Amino acid sequence: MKPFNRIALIVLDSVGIGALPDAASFGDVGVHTLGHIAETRGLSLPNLKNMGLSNIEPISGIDPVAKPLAHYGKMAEVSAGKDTTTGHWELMGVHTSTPFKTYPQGFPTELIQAFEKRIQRGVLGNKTASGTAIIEELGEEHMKTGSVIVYTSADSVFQIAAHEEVIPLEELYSICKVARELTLDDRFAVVRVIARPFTGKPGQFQRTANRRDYSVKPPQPTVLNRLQDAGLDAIGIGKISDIYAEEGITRSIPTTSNMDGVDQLLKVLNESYHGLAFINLVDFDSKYGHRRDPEGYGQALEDFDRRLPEIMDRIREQDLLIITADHGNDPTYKGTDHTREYVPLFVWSPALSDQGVSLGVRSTFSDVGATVADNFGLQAPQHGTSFLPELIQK
Ligand SMILES: O=P(O)(O)O[C@H]1O[C@H](CO)[C@@H](O)[C@H]1O
Ligand SMILES: [Mn+2]
Ligand SMILES: [Mn+2]
Repeated sequence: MKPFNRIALIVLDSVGIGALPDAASFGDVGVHTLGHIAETRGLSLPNLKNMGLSNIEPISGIDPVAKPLAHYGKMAEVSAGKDTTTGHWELMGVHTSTPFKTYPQGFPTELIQAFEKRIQRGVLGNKTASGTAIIEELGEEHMKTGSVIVYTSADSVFQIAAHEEVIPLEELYSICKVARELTLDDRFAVVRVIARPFTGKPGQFQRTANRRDYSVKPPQPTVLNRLQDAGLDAIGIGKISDIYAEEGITRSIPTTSNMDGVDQLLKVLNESYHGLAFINLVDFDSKYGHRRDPEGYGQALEDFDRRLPEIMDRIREQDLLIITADHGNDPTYKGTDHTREYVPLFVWSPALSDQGVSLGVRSTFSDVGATVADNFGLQAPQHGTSFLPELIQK
């Protein structure tokens, strides 16, 4: 098969497709992000349906199709985690075998004191919380005192929330860099520091799109580094660049929402790049999954589905489109955290047969990275099997 010139890789953040065999050890029993949203409020996804959504796995109210447009399957995560970083790194060939450090009881006093001293402000919170709930709880006190709100979750994250009119964005980002520096220390080893700015009045606080993530670097080179080293494009759209700590990213385009993300992707597809355009659509996860809002999640899925024909229109004969996810976040499940799930896999190109075939159950997300490497003739990542040979051409 002739290599594709361009690959567009879309990660629908948290759009899982059913519990992995080891889900119970993550506290997740019977989880199914797509399936449970469909059962709760119905899902109208005509374009994903035609790609073969229910051919992967029957989703309530969506029929399997006789001739799926895409090659389809689902992928298991082998890494010891269900967070965004772990999922994305695995997609690009790096497995995380030791779970990242988490802080269910809050961060050690020693760390918080060192942080307060450096930023010359106090800390409120320092506990596990949902981001929207903690600004409701502590936002007013933050506005009065100027202390920052620090919180964490089931993930290895040090999140810092501040009102944009109390702490200007640039100062918040500097504060995050201090936290980043302090938590690189092996004793604390936090994967991501996240700026969580918000606006509005007490009782009506709103988080803004000025979130910023400061991640540790992947422990080994990913397929993105290989692309960059080979002089190819590795364009990150949305928070992709943050997730890989800029490693291997040749250009980064920020986004403000899922729909803005789609717009940015369309722009990139209109240009002539050679390599990978890699986009993360985070609203599914941050606005609806963690908020346990199946209605909003369902609408966001329908909104994406409606844009799919525009994306497919711009995928040329020499291009390959891959759609997948990074973990689950079943909005009908207890708690507010991610869920350990399979992720769907759709692979489509005008160069491929109109009748997609099953790519089966892939044993690691790294099959995506292996495919990208295979296509561009790059050194294969340590993990993953390219599905290129399984794609049937027209
Ligand atoms: O509740 P919010 O602030 O959205 O936080 C969520 O976002 C974090 C980063 O993706 C996750 O670890 C989860 O805690
Ligand atoms: Mn994610
Ligand atoms: Mn999340």
